Amino acid sequence: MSVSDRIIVPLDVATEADAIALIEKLPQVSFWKVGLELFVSRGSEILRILKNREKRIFLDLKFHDIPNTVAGATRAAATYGVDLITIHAVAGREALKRAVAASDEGAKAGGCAPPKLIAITLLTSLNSRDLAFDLKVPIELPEYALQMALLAQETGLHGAVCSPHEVSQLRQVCGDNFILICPGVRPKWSVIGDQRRTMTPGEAIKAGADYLVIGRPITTASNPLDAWEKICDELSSIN
Ligand SMILES: O=C(O)c1cc(=O)[nH]c(=O)n1[C@@H]1O[C@H](COP(=O)(O)O)[C@@H](O)[C@H]1O
Repeated sequence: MSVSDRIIVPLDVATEADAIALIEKLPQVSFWKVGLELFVSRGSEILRILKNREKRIFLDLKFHDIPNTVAGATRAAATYGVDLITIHAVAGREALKRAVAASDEGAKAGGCAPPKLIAITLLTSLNSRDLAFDLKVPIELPEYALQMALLAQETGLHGAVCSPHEVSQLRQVCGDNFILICPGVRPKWSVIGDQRRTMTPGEAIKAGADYLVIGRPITTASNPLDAWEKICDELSSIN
């Protein structure tokens, strides 16, 4: 896989027109993420647009509900023929297991390949303080992220989203076949914003990430294509 195929760019915009404008500004991007903002505002049409352009799709709706509802949502999402779907690990063992079965059913109904199911371990916008004081989770953050990834692996999911800070430990414990995706990635020249557990693209790949999700450093740059190429150059130089 080339370095550029390892960067997933989120379409964090509210309209199809804005999404298409971004896709056209960045023709080299092969993997796009459709998240809550665009899917809630515009529905599944954007998936068709991306498929027509032969792009890979990360449908990031972060399901977190009771098992029956997670299964239903996963079954429906799997009919679209997307590549990746996210579910919060904290939805629990039963919801994760039911999602795995439902994904195959949905893909069959849609006549497409099943997506890879990816667990959210702990959002990269949270730090140890948030985990301990607000969420009242009494274990260390890296251990918590690892336990969530292991729960996902045990229940048959294909990978996890984690911050670059946890990725090397998750890679070591979960093995090479478990897909690890890191948001919270910030080149040295970019603004950190609401992310908390960040690293540069090169550091995150060296630590063991398969894919990086990089949004605003590219999408809000005055020249998104330049920003994208700068990141690809940085990644090529570490290979
Ligand atoms: O699932 C995700 O993609 C995700 C998980 C997470 O823990 N943190 C996180 O930032 N994300 C997503 O990754 C993207 C990061 O965007 P930027 O912060 O603009 O680079 C956003 O679309 C988030 O929804």
